[in-house]
Amino acid sequence: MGVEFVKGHGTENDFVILPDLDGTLELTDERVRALCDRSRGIGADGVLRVVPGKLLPDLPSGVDGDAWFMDYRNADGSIAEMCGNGVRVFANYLVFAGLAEVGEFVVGTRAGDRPVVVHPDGQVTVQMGPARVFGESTATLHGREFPGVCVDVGNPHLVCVTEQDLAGLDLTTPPAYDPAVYPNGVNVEFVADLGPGALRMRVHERGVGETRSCGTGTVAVLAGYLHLHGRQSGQSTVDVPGGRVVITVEPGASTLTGPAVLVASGELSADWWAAAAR
Ligand SMILES: N[C@@H](CCC[C@H](N)C(=O)O)C(=O)O
Repeated sequence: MGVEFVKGHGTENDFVILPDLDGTLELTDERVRALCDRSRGIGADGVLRVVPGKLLPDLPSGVDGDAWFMDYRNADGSIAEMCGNGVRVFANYLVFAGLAEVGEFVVGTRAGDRPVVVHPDGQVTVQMGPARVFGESTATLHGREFPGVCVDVGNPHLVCVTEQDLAGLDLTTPPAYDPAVYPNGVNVEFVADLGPGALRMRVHERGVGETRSCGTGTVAVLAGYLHLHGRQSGQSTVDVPGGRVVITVEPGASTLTGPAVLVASGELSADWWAAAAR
């Protein structure tokens, strides 16, 4: 018997979704790396395992055990606390699979419960929780320093607003950062101000590399941008290489609205799955 999968993306940040309704799937780091490999696997920026919260041995405290839990992994096999594009795709999958209905429900994540609304047109709004600014730091890219704002959206971000043409940045190598500020690594966003209520970003993601979008990153970007302007609340579109999302930030809360697309479904061969464990 093979292993069922669905492939999806949110503004072209792409994921392999693995339904694990009885919590028995052995999702090793090696299998995550093989699945995400664009030559020998399906190809993706990350994996979303769909598991009932109550079946997770290490369910974070305060997370609803009766909700579906998004067990998110980066393409390199590492675990991250949260994935904003992933939650939208996960929510759409739950509706597609008949595990939830269009409208409002909760998704469990390592960063806490995330209420979502799946709209009839396939757009999804996620309550992303607080976007907490916790200081300022610097990213260094090919010898050039970019001052940035440190933002926690459940996972860590360094938001660098710059005058530099974003298209000219080479993000094939990871930006350097201060490990004393980010002992567990960081997602680094480079941001252009497009005028009132409009931002653009490119991102280098921890555990992945450059991706075409990062949902938590777009929330961090607006929180960091507002901080630099002495504000705590605002709304903005954020354009990413893979599309556009709409963000709101206020003290203690934020939302992310954007598309979520399911592309294909199928079955991994049992032989491939067995070999991928090694
Ligand atoms: N692409 C995601 C973020 C995924 C996790 C990130 N790479 C990390 O390690 O924190 C998003 O859409 O938020």
